[in-house]
Amino acid sequence: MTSAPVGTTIDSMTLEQGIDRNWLREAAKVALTKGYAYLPGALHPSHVVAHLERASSAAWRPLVAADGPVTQCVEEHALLLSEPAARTVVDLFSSVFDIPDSWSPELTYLRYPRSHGYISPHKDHRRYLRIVSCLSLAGTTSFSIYHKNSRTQVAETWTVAPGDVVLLAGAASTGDPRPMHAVGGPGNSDRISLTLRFLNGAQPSET
Ligand SMILES: O=C(O)CCC(=O)C(=O)O
Ligand SMILES: [Fe+2]
Repeated sequence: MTSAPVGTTIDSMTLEQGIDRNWLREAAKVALTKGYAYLPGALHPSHVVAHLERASSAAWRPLVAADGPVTQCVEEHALLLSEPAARTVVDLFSSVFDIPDSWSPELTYLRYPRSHGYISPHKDHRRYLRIVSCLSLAGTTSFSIYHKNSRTQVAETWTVAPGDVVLLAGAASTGDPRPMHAVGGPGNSDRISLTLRFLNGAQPSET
C-alpha cells in the first residue's frame, strides 16, 4: 500500500544475506512464473531479531481504513534508505530478480494489532515492479492467495510465522501477474512484517 517519506534511516541492508541465495533463486523462478512463492523459515533468526530491533523504535502511522474495495487495519513505518544503502539493496537483489540499476527499493514495516489487524484481498499497486517480498518478523497470521482476480476464492493459505518469506509477482510490462492476496485474522500477539518492493525511479531518500 502507500508509504510516506518519514521513517528510520538505515545505512546498510543485509536482507539478502539472511536468506540462502540458492533457495531464493529457486523461489524466484516459481514466483515469477506461478505469481507467488512461500518460503517458510527462509530468513535467518538473527535477521528477524535485527529487523525487530529497528522496528521497535518505529513511529507507526495508521493506514487509511478503506481504499476502494480494500479495507485494512494496519500501521506502517517507512524505512528511508540513503543512496548507497538503496544501491546495496538493488545490487543484492538484481542478480536474483534481475532488477535494473535505475529502479529504487522501498521498504516498509507494517504492524497489525493482535486482535483485529488485517488487509483484505488486494493486488499491490502497479508501481511496484517485478517482485514484492513480504517478510514476517513477529506474530503469526494467515496469508492467503486468491484465484485470479477473485476476492472470495482462496487458492492457497499459509500460517506465516517469524522468519517466513512470501514472494509475490509485481507488475510487469505484459499481462498482470500480480496475485490477489490478503493478510490477517486474530493472532496471539501483534504481527510485524517488512515489505520490500521496487519502483522505477527515485524514492525520497536521506541523502
Ligand atoms: O504484511 C505482509 O506480509 C504483507 C502486506 C501486504 O500485502 C501489503 O502491504 O500490501
Ligand atoms: Fe499486498
